Formats: sequence, structure tokens, C-alpha cells
Amino acid sequence: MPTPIIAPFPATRLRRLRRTPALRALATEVNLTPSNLIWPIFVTEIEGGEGEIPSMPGIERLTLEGAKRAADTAMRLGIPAICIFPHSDPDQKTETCERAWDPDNIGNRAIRAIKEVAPELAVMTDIALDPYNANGHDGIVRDGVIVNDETVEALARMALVQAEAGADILGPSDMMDGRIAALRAMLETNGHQDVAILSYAAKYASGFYGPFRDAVGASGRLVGDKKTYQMNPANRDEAMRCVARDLAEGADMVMVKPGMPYLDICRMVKDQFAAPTYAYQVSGEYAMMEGAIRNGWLSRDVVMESLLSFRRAGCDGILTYYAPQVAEKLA
Ligand SMILES: NCC(=O)CCC(=O)O
Repeated sequence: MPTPIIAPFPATRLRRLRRTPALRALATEVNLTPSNLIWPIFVTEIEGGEGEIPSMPGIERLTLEGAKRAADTAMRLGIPAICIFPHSDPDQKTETCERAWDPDNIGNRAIRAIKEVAPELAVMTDIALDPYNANGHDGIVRDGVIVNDETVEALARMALVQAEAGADILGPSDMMDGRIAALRAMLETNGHQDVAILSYAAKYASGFYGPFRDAVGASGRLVGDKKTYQMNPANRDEAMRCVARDLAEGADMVMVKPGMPYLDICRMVKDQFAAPTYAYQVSGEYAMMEGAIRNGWLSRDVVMESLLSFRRAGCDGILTYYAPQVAEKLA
């Protein structure tokens, strides 16, 4: 970091450059544009499953038709990517999770539906078994243990069908060891060498995911917690090891998740690795802000402020449920 030279007061008056909007514009250090945004959406296959998610006011689960409309909106607003999260039929969730690699599962149908109407929009996916797992875990559970290597094989199959359905960016969010290498090898050997991987590299075991689990219908299903695979919120060095490992295994981009409570990690990752770095402003962060805004306790300006904090922390982009609202404002 360069050391700023400060002449003694009154030669230096830092307020000079804050005096007018024009001067403040000239002295602005980071910006936010729609191209910094990835928009996570929930797509349901359940009859009547669409509509507002109570713990995420203003956010709806979409039908396939709704997902196509969202894709049109993203294109119109200059949002470069949509990320699909499936709300799948609870009766078809199993302990073996085979629907995760069914080409006709709701996630893969949504990829194809979006590509049909907006082929230029980048489609990102989620790679983890939880939407299709009877016990709500991201991996296969045997005798109460989330088994790593068998899960990684399942994730690689899931990756292949998503690539075949037309995904541009795969988002492994499972936190198993060795999954990036396995996905990369699966893509390379099957002619999908140009499909990108945005690794959920530093994903913490966080209470801020609560509303997301309501959104995808996983609440109440999870047996135990995810602490044997997601990271301890107390750890920083471990995040660096996770990111280094995922980049070395072939990740093209990396993510820190959640976002606002982990801005220190975002900054360290960007400084250390200079790779495309993203943060996920997760459902609980959305719920906190939106709940307070709707109660009149905070002004809506906090949304932009929160997103600028990611840019200041070095993030190239942000996954945020506020993407369309913010892009509309920036237009
Ligand atoms: N893989 C997605 C999550 O685990 C949660 C995201 C959120 O809470 O918004």
C-alpha cells in the first residue's frame, strides 16, 4: 500500500474534495456496475411452489416461465450472469441423491429454458447434493458421516450433466476435498473444457444461510449441521489454504461466502492470489437489510453501501438477491 502524503493542516483539508457532487465523483475510488453482479434465483418444480419466500421479503421462487422472464430482465439490465438454485420435489429426495445428475432435474431444465431465451446470458449452477438429498446435507451420508470421496464422484456426474445442459459456470458449493480437480477432469475428458468453475472456496458454516434453506425447502430436513465440511468462522489462514488449493486444482474464479461478515477474507484473497474473486451476499444478509428497510429502521441506501463494501474489499463481483433492483437503479 502506498503511504499517502498529508501536508499539515490547513494545507491539507480533506473536506475540499467532498464539497460538491462533481468533486466527490472525481475522488471516487471504487464503482459498482451491473456487470459486477450475479443474480441468484430460485426455480421450483413444485405445483404451487412459486411465490414470495416469507423470510426473504421481495424474493420469489420462480417457475420455468418465471426463470425465462428473469433471464430477459438480466439481459435488459446488463447483469451478466444468473445463478440457478433448485426448489425440488421433497418426495423425490433420496439418501443416494441420484436426481442430482438427472438431466431432467429442475436445475438442468432451468439451464436449458434460460439458454433458449437468452443464449448470451451466462448461466451459473450450484453443485452440491443438498437439493436432492433426503437429509439436507451437501454430501452422501453414511452412518452419520458425510463421506468425501463418494460425494466427489457424485458431484462430478452432476457437473457433467449441467455442462451438457449448457451451463457456462459451475459453482461447487459443497466444500468436499478434491472436488475441483474431479470436476475439471470430468469436464476436460468430456469435451467441456471451456466450462468455467467458480469455486465456493472459502465457505463458512454460517447462520446467515437460514432463509435460503426456507427458499429451497431444506429447513427442518437437515440432520445435524455442516461443520464437518464448511469452515469455522474463526479461521482466516484456512481460507487461504482453501483458495490456494482450489486454484491449483483448476478453479477459474473463487468465492468467499457469506459476504459482509467476511470482508477481511475477501481482501486477503484478492491481495494474495489476484484471481477473479467474488463474494456471496447471502440470504441472511438480504433478510437483515430488507427486514430493517421494510420496518423503516434503515434507508434503502444501505443496499448500495453494502455492495460497495465488497468492491472496496477487492471483489470483482457479488452474488446478490438485490441484483435486479440495483442494476435498475444504476441504469
Ligand atoms: N449454496 C447456497 C447456500 O448455501 C446459501 C446461500 C444463501 O444463504 O443465500
